[in-house]
Parts: sequence; C-alpha cells; structure tokens
Amino acid sequence: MSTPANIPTVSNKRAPTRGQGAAASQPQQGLALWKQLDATAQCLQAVRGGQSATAVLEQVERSLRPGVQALLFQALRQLGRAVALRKALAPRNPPPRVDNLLCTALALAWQEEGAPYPPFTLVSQAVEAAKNNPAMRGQSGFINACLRRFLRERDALVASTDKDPVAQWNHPEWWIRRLRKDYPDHWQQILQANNAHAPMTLRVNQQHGTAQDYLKRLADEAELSGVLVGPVGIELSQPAPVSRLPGFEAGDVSVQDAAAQMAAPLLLEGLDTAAPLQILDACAAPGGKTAHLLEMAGAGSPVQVTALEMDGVRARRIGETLERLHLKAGVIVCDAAQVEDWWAQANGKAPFDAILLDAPCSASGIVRRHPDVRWLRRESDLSQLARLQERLLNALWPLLKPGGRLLYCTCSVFREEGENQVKAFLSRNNRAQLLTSPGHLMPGHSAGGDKLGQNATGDHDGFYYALLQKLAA
Ligand SMILES: C[S@@+](CC[C@H](N)C(=O)[O-])C[C@H]1O[C@@H](n2cnc3c(N)ncnc32)[C@H](O)[C@@H]1O
Repeated sequence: MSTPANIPTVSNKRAPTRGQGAAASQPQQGLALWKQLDATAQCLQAVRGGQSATAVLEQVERSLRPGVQALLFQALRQLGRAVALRKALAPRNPPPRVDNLLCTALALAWQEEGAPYPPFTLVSQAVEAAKNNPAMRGQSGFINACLRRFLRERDALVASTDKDPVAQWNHPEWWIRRLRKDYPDHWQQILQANNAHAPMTLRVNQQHGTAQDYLKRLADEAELSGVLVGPVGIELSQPAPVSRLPGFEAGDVSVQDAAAQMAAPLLLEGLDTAAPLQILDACAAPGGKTAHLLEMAGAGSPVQVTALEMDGVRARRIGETLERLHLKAGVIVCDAAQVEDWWAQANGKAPFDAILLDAPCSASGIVRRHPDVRWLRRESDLSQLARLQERLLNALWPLLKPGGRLLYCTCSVFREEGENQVKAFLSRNNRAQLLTSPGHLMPGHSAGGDKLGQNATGDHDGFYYALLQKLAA
C-alpha cells in the first residue's frame, strides 16, 4: 500500500517506551495513522460497550492489529482523563462514534510525554479519520473544533479535570474507593503501578536446563537480555515475540509472570515428589501452573496431576501447553464444584495430596497487561466472584487428605477475593490451618521491598496466595 506523503505513518512513530507490549506494538511501516486511529476508536467503543479488548482486537484487520493494539491499550490506560476532557470540550454527549474518536485522540495526546505521536499529528489524523468515515464525515468540523481547542487550551483544560479522581487515576470511581479502603497507605502506588507496562517474564523449563544457562542462550542466540527472577524466572529487558525465544517450540521456556511462578513451588514445597502424589489443579486453563507443577515434579516422576477446567475452549489450551512442553496431565472439562461429576473419573474418588485452586476472580492484579479489565468490571462482580470462590473452596476442601495442602490464589488485589475470603474459610473450618504464605502481592514491586523470592526484582502482577493445611481429625 502506498501512503501519501502528508499522511504520517507508523514509521514516524516515537520510540516505544520500556516494556511497551510484546511483538504486537512494533511499528507497522506504511500504514496511515488515521486508519489506525479509526480502528482504535471502534475498538474503544466496543470495549466501553462491554466486550473484552482481546475479543475486539481479533476482529481488526490483521495488518492493522499490532498498531491498533498498542494505541488501544494506551487509550484504555488514559480513558478516565480522556472522558473528563471530552466532557469539558463537549458537555453534551456526541454520538458514540464521535465520542470514541475524540476520546481516543485525547487519551493519546493529552500528555506530551509518553504520547505515541506528537499531539498535533494525532489531532490532524483524528480529523482525517472522521473525514474518511462516512458515519462521521458530517461531524468532522465539530471534531476538528474540539481537538484544535484542546491543543490551544491544553494546560487549562487538563487542570480543570485534575480534581476528578477518575481522570486523575484512570480507574472507575468504585475501584479507587475499594483500594483506598483495602490499602489506606498504598492505594496510590497500586493505581500508579496499574498504569505502567508489565514486563515480559519467562519461566525456564527446569527439565531442560537452568535459568542461568537460558539467560546466556538468550544473549547468544537471540540478542536478548534479562535478569533472573526467582528460581526459574527471567524478566526480559524488552518484550519479544515468542518465535524469537530460543527453544520455545521445543518446550525449553514459557511466558509466565513472576508472581504466577510462585504457585507451583508453594504447593510442592515439603512434598515428596518421588512419591505417587495425586495433585488437583482445579481451575487450570490455559495450563501455565499445571505445566509448572509437572516441570517441578520432573520427568519420570510418579506424580499425577488432574487439571479441571469448566470452559471447553479454554481447556483445549491446556492440551496445547502440555504438548509443547512434552508433559502429561489428566484434563477434564467440568465444573470443579460439581465434585460428583468428575471425582471418580479423576482418581477413583481417592483424596488428593495437594490441591491448587487458582480461582476465577476480578483479574484486578493484571490490569497492567489487560488495561480493559478495570472498565469492564462492575463493583457488583466482586461479591458474585467471592461467592463463586467460596463455593469452590467449600467443595474442594473435603477432597484433601489429612495432612494435605491446598493453595488458594487469585490474580486480584481486592481483599474480598483474598484475605477476607480465607479468613472466613478458616473461621468455618477448624481443621484448616494457614501456613506461612505470601498473602497479597501488589503489582510492580512487592510491598516488602524489592525481593520476590530468590534473585527476584519483584516486578510482578498483583496476586494473592494462601497455603492451607488440613489437620488430622
Ligand atoms: C485464573 S484462571 C486459571 C489460570 C491457570 N491456573 C493458569 O495458571 O494458567 C481461572 C480458570 O478457571 C476456570 N473456571 C471458572 N470457574 C470454574 C469452575 N467452576 N470449575 C472449573 N474451572 C473454572 C476459568 O474458565 C479459567 O480458565
């Protein structure tokens, strides 16, 4: 495709900031920016209408997708500010198509530093997008007037929105209120961390080699660098497509956040993996933690893992994960809480030595990677999710052997899905004992300093871990 000389293309783009997306945010030569802004605005409209960014991006023309993903993620990280600015510029709600183009341009342009293109370029290209779209052509003069005023009066307009907490923190009001209540001393840091870019972290398959050796392979074979995080993790200095990772297809390495890499060691620590242990991974797709458990157990180990997953489509991803890593588990598509449906098939109704319950949750700990999550969730989702977590805990606990351990975790930072859930469980079960556990881990650096286990830099997702042991009757 040829591009007219006066239309900026992604090759004019500023250098991406640290950690910006993986392969998906690489510049796309020769693609007109207005087209990408138009597609980004359409995606933003769909996300604000309740669809996940992942699903929406799948519908974007393949050639536009990487650039649109980078722009959409940035727009979602600045959506609170953009909506406040749009209201200041146009107090009466414009049609959704126009609103979302304005919000896209404002989200990307309001901060000079960090804008993917110079603000005047974003403005002129947003106007171009309106002129080229029959659904908005008639409004292009209005869009032009709003955005030119924004360029002229930017500082005053931004200052006028500063008192609005949604504009200031780019999270919904209820989310900010919850975090303030849960973490009176740290809520601002958590919100700030949520708007940063997450690093790309690898888990080295310890069956194939050490993390130290893989770090060297990264440098020698792929010109990539990183630092060791935890016993088998490597945080890359820059994200890279998995196709660039040496031995990825052969199962030498997987992509997994540093906090998620804590699950398998926490559950297995102190267990004899040379014995024929029965382990249940109750909510398993896409299988990251299932695979880590099996990698730790080792080749030829008699440990058996049953992986349950309610969503049949997601369950297929467990199979793909295990196949690439040459690992085996019994995968069953079922509702883990409906024990009678799967227990006999899993292990003939024998009790389990260890259970991993990586429960469905708000995903409030991974908003750095999924910036749409904060705008998709409703406050009422939290109590519904907490009830689901409680149902799963209650259903699975009786299946644990006396002396066995259950690791409860969520990628949530809200206490309702972590500490409060476990406190309530302990108060109902006098045979449950809380072992030394990490508790709530915050996104970015862990509250306790820079360390997350051995060698860790602590730049991880938000997570909650509670390790429970069943006392003898
Ligand atoms: C947090 S994800 C699990 C991530 C996984 N442990 C990993 O490390 O790759 C939670 C999963 O639980 C599944 N799920 C939700 N409710 C379930 C239920 N009642 N029974 C089984 N799986 C369930 C969801 O479909 C989702 O795939």
